[in-house]
Amino acid sequence: MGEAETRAQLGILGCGGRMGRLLLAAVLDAPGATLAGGSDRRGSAAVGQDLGLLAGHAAMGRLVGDDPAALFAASDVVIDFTLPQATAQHAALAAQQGTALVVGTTGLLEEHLAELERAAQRVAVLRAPNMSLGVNLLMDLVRQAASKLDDAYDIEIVEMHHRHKVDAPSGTALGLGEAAASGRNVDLDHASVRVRDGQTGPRRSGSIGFATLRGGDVPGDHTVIFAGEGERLELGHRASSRQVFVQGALTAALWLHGKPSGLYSMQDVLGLNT
Ligand SMILES: NC(=O)C1=CN([C@@H]2O[C@H](COP(=O)(O)OP(=O)(O)OC[C@H]3O[C@@H](n4cnc5c(N)ncnc54)[C@H](OP(=O)(O)O)[C@@H]3O)[C@@H](O)[C@H]2O)C=CC1
Ligand SMILES: O=C(O)C1=N[C@H](C(=O)O)C[C@H](O)C1
Repeated sequence: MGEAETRAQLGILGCGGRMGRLLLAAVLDAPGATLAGGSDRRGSAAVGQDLGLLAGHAAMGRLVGDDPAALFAASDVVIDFTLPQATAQHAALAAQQGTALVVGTTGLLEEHLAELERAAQRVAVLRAPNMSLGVNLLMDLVRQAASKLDDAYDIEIVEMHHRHKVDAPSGTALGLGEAAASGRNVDLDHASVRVRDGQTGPRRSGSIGFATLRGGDVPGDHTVIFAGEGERLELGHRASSRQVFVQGALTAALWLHGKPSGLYSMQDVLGLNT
């Protein structure tokens, strides 16, 4: 088999977005991958633009499309950083076309997650609210700390992101909450306190609190605080560049190429699943 045949054909959905543009550039630079194409929302300003120029490269003479089905047909793996409703539709297309799917989109509700699970019965699907090595390692550390520190240590999760972010708490914060809840052997849906305002009363013992900050150009900061009497343990991660997410997504897509159907996570890619 020639080199061109072994390189994964990668497609980018939401290729006009913050993550999408960086992913186009990363795929164009990746030795193991070929850019199958890029697609965005019908009516988006990105549609019809040159893919190379959008990536900050030389013009390629290939344009951003608005037909996700055609992108799935042309790709081995499609990478999706869009919006929850779009991601759910893309998952159905992945299953129809037999194309693997990497999902970075956050803010997914039960109905969207169910669509990903349905698709994963037919094709390989990887979903990760955060593609960076550091955050995925942090999830393990949080699970471990939560399993050792009982309810005498109150768990609070603080996140800060750029002013353009549209979902809260971040997918990563919720993932860290899941890790803490699993370490404590409790259900996050019951333990979590996502908003505090007014006469809240004292803190409910055993709860896991979330606080959301938005502003400026922050790519993503997360801190998990274990606050006890007389001491506080803080485990955190700060992304200083989106490249950690981009390179993680590219690694995930190359890893997923040729995998059997199923729902995978970044923990699988990084070998952190113990
Ligand atoms: N897992 C991870 O590591 C990371 C996850 N994220 C998540 O990725 C998502 C995207 O983030 P970001 O790139 O900053 O957001 P942007 O808003 O910059 O990009 C989203 C892109 O998706 C496009 N889009 C919207 N609807 C559709 C649709 N129906 N079909 C195709 N494309 C569509 C948008 O087009 P238009 O603007 O024209 O509407 C835009 O180009 C968010 O959920 C974010 O939380 C972000 C970084 C890292
Ligand atoms: O919207 C973003 O930018 C990010 N979103 C992800 C999340 O919601 O956790 C990951 C990262 O922190 C950047």
